[in-house]
Amino acid sequence: MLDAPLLTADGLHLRFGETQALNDASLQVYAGEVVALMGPSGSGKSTLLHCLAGILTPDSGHVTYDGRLLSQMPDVERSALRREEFGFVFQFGQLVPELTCLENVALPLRLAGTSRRAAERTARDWLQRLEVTDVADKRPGQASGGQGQRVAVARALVTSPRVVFADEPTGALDSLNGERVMQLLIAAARDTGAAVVLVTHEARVAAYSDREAVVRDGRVREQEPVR
Ligand SMILES: Nc1ncnc2c1ncn2[C@@H]1O[C@H](COP(=O)(O)OP(=O)(O)OP(=O)(O)O)[C@@H](O)[C@H]1O
Repeated sequence: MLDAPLLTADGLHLRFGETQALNDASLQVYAGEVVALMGPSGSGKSTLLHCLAGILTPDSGHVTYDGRLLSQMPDVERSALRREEFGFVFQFGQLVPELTCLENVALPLRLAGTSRRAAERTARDWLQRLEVTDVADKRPGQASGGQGQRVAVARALVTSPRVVFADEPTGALDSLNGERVMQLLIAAARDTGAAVVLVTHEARVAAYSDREAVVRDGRVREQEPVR
């Protein structure tokens, strides 16, 4: 029998003004699995991802992480959870432009209280793993799009999170760079045992997942069975 899911969305509703972005959306994510959220533009994929990550709070319904209700957690606790147990990769890297790539990757560890020296050592290992040590001392603006996304993947995984949320992580890359970023992201997640919630339009990117869930009109309409 399967263990309980690590992360669950249960009957989420969320409205932005007149737009019903989520309309009874439910999803289960199991430890270590890669789930791709597919579906048309505007169907609610990113909104669902943001609710699962505790960035947005649904109007109704529940998100449960490791047996705890996200909506009932005090803000401080939810922020700590995001920092310590979740990693994020967005479409446009969202690295801190004033810091070097190495400092960007070290930042989550520094925020968790790791010394600068230890954090930068671990960050360098991650840059090596993502094959971007050559940009370690450059600022993100001096790196290519593909290099920047690899740095963003390193930053997302440096704290060994249990869940990585990736919203169109290859959306701004050409197909060759996109493939490589996906291979490296998935390999790193497999190695560390992180689950991945991946939003993508591209079947080629979704093919890296264990399971696809299709979001339409704010609801998860089809969900492949857990393997
Ligand atoms: N902050 C916001 N304010 C107002 N409306 C929003 C906001 N965020 C999302 N929406 C609306 O909610 C709906 C769902 O948006 P969402 O970004 O979740 O869709 P999506 O499936 O991720 O789309 P895409 O594939 O184009 O990124 C859309 O109609 C969108 O315009």
